[in-house]
Amino acid sequence: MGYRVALLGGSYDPVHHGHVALGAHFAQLLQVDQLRVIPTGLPWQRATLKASPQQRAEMVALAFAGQPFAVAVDLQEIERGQQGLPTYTIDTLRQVRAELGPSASISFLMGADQLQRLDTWHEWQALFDYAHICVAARPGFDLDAAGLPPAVATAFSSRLGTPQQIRTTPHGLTYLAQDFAVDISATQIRAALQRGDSANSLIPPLVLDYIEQHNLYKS
Ligand SMILES: Nc1ncnc2c1ncn2[C@@H]1O[C@H](COP(=O)(O)OP(=O)(O)OP(=O)(O)O)[C@@H](O)[C@H]1O
Ligand SMILES: O=C(O)c1ccc[n+]([C@@H]2O[C@H](COP(=O)([O-])O)[C@@H](O)[C@H]2O)c1
Repeated sequence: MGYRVALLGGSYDPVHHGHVALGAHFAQLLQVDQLRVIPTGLPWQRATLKASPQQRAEMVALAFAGQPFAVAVDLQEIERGQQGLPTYTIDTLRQVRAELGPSASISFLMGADQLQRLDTWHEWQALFDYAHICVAARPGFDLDAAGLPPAVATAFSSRLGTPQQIRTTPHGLTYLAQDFAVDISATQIRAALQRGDSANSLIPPLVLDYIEQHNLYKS
């Protein structure tokens, strides 16, 4: 059996229970050898982030510590950002594919909000040449025919695979975890912390400590 990796890219401003649940869900479903969490460097579709790249990477490491599967924090997008290069997932997939070789099973994970916008991603149709795309449902983001751009709906539905097929092939399939329902967002957490409200139930305790120690998200 070849090497299996799941990639979980995100801005993580800050990382929260939804991210950990998403990574854990697919790590278990796909029985991965490694979950690789990849904080964005210069996410070109977003306004400025509040925490620095280093802080976001440190929070991610704290959030995923102690999971019952192997986790690595991959800094390649932050490093490209330091060279002024925007964060394109296709670049990341090309780099991971070059590293792991043609037979590794590589799955890129995302929530339903990003699937709805997949056709805006840089070279989005080429993503399937390097990875499987595994999506988790998310409250508030409908994935029925009306919720997806037609080109994304076609690409996604024509490639549907089973977890077993995804585990044993290198790339090109899709999967939807329909039963996933975690109603947490980083936007909601930033707003709560700015108001001075508690975000205790939304963030891993070590991340909450980090946010307090570094005085983040107060303004
Ligand atoms: N509650 C959730 N359920 C499913 N997927 C999620 C959830 N939260 C985040 N994700 C997914 O995790 C990845 C990284 O998300 P990101 O860091 O942007 O968090 P976010 O909560 O969406 O942030 P923001 O509110 O700032 O947009 C994305 O693919 C996103 O769809
Ligand atoms: O490649 C792109 O053009 C692209 C456009 C938007 C988002 N992404 C990736 O999608 C992941 C989630 O992004 P976000 O903004 O929800 O944190 C993260 O890894 C981003 O780099 C990628």
